[in-house]
Amino acid sequence: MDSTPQERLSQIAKFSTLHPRPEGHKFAYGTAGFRLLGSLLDSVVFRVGLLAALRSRKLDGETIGVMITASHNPPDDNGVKLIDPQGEMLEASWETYATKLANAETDDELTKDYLAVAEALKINLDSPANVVFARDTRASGPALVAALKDGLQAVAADYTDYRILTTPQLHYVVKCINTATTATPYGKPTEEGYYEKLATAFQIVTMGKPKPPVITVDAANGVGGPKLKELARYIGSDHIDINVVKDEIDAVEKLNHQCGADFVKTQQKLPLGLEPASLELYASLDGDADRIVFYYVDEASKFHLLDGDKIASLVAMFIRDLLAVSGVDLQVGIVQTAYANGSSSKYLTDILKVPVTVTPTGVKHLHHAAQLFDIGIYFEANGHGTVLFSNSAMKSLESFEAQNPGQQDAVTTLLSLAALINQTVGDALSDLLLVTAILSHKVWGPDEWNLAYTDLPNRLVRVVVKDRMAFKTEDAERRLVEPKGLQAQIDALVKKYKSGRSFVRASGTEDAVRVYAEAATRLEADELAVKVSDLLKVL
Ligand SMILES: CC(=O)N[C@H]1[C@@H](OP(=O)(O)O)O[C@H](CO)[C@@H](O)[C@@H]1O
Ligand SMILES: [Mg+2]
Repeated sequence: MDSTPQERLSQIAKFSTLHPRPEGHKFAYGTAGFRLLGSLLDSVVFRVGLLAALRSRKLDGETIGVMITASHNPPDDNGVKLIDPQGEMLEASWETYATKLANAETDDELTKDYLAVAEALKINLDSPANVVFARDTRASGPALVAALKDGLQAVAADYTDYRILTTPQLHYVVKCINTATTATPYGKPTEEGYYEKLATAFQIVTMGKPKPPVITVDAANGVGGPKLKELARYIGSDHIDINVVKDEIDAVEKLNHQCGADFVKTQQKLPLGLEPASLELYASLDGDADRIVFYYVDEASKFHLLDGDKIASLVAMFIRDLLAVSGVDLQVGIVQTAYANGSSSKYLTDILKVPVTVTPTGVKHLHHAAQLFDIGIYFEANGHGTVLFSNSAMKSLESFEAQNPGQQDAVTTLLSLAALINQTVGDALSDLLLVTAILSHKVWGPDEWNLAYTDLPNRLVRVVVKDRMAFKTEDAERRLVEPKGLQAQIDALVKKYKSGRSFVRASGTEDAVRVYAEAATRLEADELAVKVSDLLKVL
């Protein structure tokens, strides 16, 4: 580089004046990165560019990902989050730096804060920085990409624009790039590489098995629609029949509108306008295709949701059985949050006899807890999740000497599952293939899958309070420590209901608290939710 450090710093201020910080807004890097109205994000995304370069420089030039998306939020929102080198979420300690840079009041303050981070972390600003990025289909995306590029140029980072991808596809690409020259490369760092890897793995997992049930997928009018169609093309219609609906990505106002995984899970009903055939399999993705829920209607037209808990249970059963057949000694574990339906936790513990860990809400907590098992399965009830095979589990499987064809088959299936499942983050497309592959093995339709256990009726309520920060929890968010006395009141209510359970916690993504309640009947679950919510009104 032939510019002086001083010149380079003035570059930041020069570019930053093109991306002024809107007045009166406090930005915070939370569970889902920065997420708010797309029209307010320009300066934030520019500054994320600076931070991504710092992060890459700190990690000896490893490639960092930046995803521009607001997932299941309304069309006018947008968001941005960073992806660490192994395709994981940004390391938590860096969230503070992200927040700091985003809130710098002036261009000079921004430069100062940027230098302060570099100095505190001993980052050599002359070293290489590599960043890749992509966006979802939102209208505000292209302008935010331009802001990001300015940020990267301001600090001379090398970058590659992957254009429109699902969030999990970008996580995949990041991991591929950073493992390319290692002993265990993750795959080809391209969109095609992603399709090829998943399609091949799916064909191997389902080899010799009947075709899975036909599936109709509501793509929430988001990025998942075209990507799923492409994936289905790679797999071939000899192997799977996927019918994609709600895939109008150009009708930007329809994104997540009365459809998609979040709508179906929270409303516990079908996407608007979908007319389901009885006992056929349906699924809904969210706006960036990292979540999926399944569902069907029975002969009496009753709607049945097969959510993240049902997915985790199906996968746990399948992997546990394969391990038993193979004779490979590996420990499977499940990670859930407090939102997991009580019946699912009981089924996993009492019937499948697999250990269940409960963590606070937010994928990063689940992901880290799942890494502690040989094979860790984690799903949030809302349908975000994946399965992690540890390095040592992979080695055990790869080196296992099967004694008979049955064992060999089971080991081959387990190894192909590890390729089929996105190991970086919950991935709706990969999870869809995983579930359908298992149904193909079992020769099951959705109703057989649903038989494992019956969900306890439950209700999730959002309550706006004066100060959500006053709500402090313990025991993986299942109990309130503050406001003092409230937990005792909740306990007293819960005791009155058969199979009752309820908890209250502050949302990490919205300015509200959430009340969850479940009980033996629909009426009781609703009543418990209302009564617990009423306790908050007097605060
Ligand atoms: C009850 C619920 O679904 N909460 C969601 C929601 O978090 P809150 O902290 O509850 O706002 O958004 C998170 C990020 O998408 C997701 O991880 C989590 O599961
Ligand atoms: Mg999402």
